[in-house]
Amino acid sequence: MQGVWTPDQIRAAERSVFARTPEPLVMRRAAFAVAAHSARLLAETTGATAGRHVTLLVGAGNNGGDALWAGAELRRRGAGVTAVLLAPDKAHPAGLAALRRAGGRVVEASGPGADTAGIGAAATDAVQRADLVIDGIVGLSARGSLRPVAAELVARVEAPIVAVDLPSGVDPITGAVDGPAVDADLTVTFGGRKPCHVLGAGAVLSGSVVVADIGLGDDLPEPDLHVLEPSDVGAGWPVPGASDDKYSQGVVGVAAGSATYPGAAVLAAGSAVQATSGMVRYAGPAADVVRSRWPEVVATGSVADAGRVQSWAVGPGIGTGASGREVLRHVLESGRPVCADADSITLFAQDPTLWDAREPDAAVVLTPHAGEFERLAGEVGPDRVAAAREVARRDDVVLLLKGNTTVIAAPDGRVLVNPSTHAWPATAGSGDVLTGLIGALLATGMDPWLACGFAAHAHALAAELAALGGAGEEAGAPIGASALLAALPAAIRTLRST
Ligand SMILES: NC(=O)C1=CN([C@@H]2O[C@H](COP(=O)(O)OP(=O)(O)OC[C@H]3O[C@@H](n4cnc5c(N)ncnc54)[C@H](OP(=O)(O)O)[C@@H]3O)[C@@H](O)[C@H]2O)[C@@H](O)CC1
Ligand SMILES: [K+]
Repeated sequence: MQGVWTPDQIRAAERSVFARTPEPLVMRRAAFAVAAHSARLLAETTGATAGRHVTLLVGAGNNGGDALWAGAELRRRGAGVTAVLLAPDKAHPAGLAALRRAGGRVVEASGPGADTAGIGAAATDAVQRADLVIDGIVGLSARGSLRPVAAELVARVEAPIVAVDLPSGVDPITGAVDGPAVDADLTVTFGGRKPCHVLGAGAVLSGSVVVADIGLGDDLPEPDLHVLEPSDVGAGWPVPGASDDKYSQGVVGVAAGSATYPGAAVLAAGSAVQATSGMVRYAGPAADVVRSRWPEVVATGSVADAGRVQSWAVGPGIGTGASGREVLRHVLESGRPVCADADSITLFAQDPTLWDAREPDAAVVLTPHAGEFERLAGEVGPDRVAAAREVARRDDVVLLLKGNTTVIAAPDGRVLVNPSTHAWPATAGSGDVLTGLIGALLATGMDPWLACGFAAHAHALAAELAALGGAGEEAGAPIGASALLAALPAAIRTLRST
């Protein structure tokens, strides 16, 4: 599992490091890493570092300082380096001196010959003939999107961009973007990932993220967020052991769908069947359809007749009327862990007294999309982590907030983030598949917070595999939830072999 630290946590760790290591040395470690990764990228894209041209976009603080020191190092490796200063009076003095000593060129963004956008001729030239651009406009102290001159310069870049610490214009804490921002090929960050590398638009605009060690290690506290690695999911995915039988691996009950709309039942039950090797019971008006599609499911007409289960997956397609409410009440009273999705969430929002049916020690997982979240607790807002955390605490639930980045908050404040590099799961019925997956994992006794993380991973990978149609393909085709469902075994296999 990877950690993610807030800017405040990183700054506090840096202060401890400065007590024993001089700040310039720490900065130079950071800059050296930026230079080394830039040189590697230059070699990959142009075949060399020496003789290539690197342009630094340099803002008012230490982020610009890192870029300037990195430029000095790239000069030593034979590259031509030009620094474009966006705030000439505030450019990091020691970094600037180092670049000049190394033979780098320095120009002002709004220098002589400025065009109608306020960009000087030398700055335009430096940006246009660059083989690589290093973004040192702003880092951890960023507020808001790129300012106009920076935005205009960035818009003129055609070369690959290496972002120092984070892509400028992205909010460091939320990853949100409300205007122009750098779209980096590579981000070199220091000490640990920051939220903007895994959340929202920032997760995409960061490109590949590498974490450089600048000696913060022992001074970092518990991470604010966690990201599961595919290997964590693969290693922990429940598979039958030598002494297991169908009951010992957990029985999940699925309460979903209706006679008129049996699709949600088929998808949620099918996903539970494929997630684990235990047993799946279905309870509801779509029993015949489920049975004919998934003969291994033990299907009954109502939750009261379902038999013993170790968890429930409830909600998709049960409706928001009296019968849906009774189904939800019944599974909450069972004292088993419950994954409540779709109509269940609307039911909780309409009638908070449903919470009274819950056994205090049984975990409840809620899996809203933004619209369902709004019914529960108002608009999500730009800080999706804070929003999910608040409701998880308030309602004592594990809250999985769907979206391009899935955020999973536990009642004790732990947060898992599942950044997505593609949007293939955005298809009707996809949520029903996720509900079945989470329910099946809950039945194995897995920690509900982790169960959500595992399910979100397998779900995203299954969608990707289905869309790509096989390993090695690059261009995908749109898929439906049935294709996603069919790709689940391949996704689990892939995760288990990482
Ligand atoms: N701490 C350490 O030891 C280490 C830190 N390191 C490095 O330092 C970086 C943090 O540096 P930092 O704190 O000096 O601020 P930084 O992010 O460069 O911003 C500078 C100024 O920019 C401005 N500004 C704000 N928003 C803006 C926007 N949207 N667009 C344009 N400008 C904007 C705002 O000034 P303003 O113009 O508002 O007065 C702000 O004060 C960190 O990311 C890492 O790279 C590493 O070397 C490792 C050791
Ligand atoms: K930056």
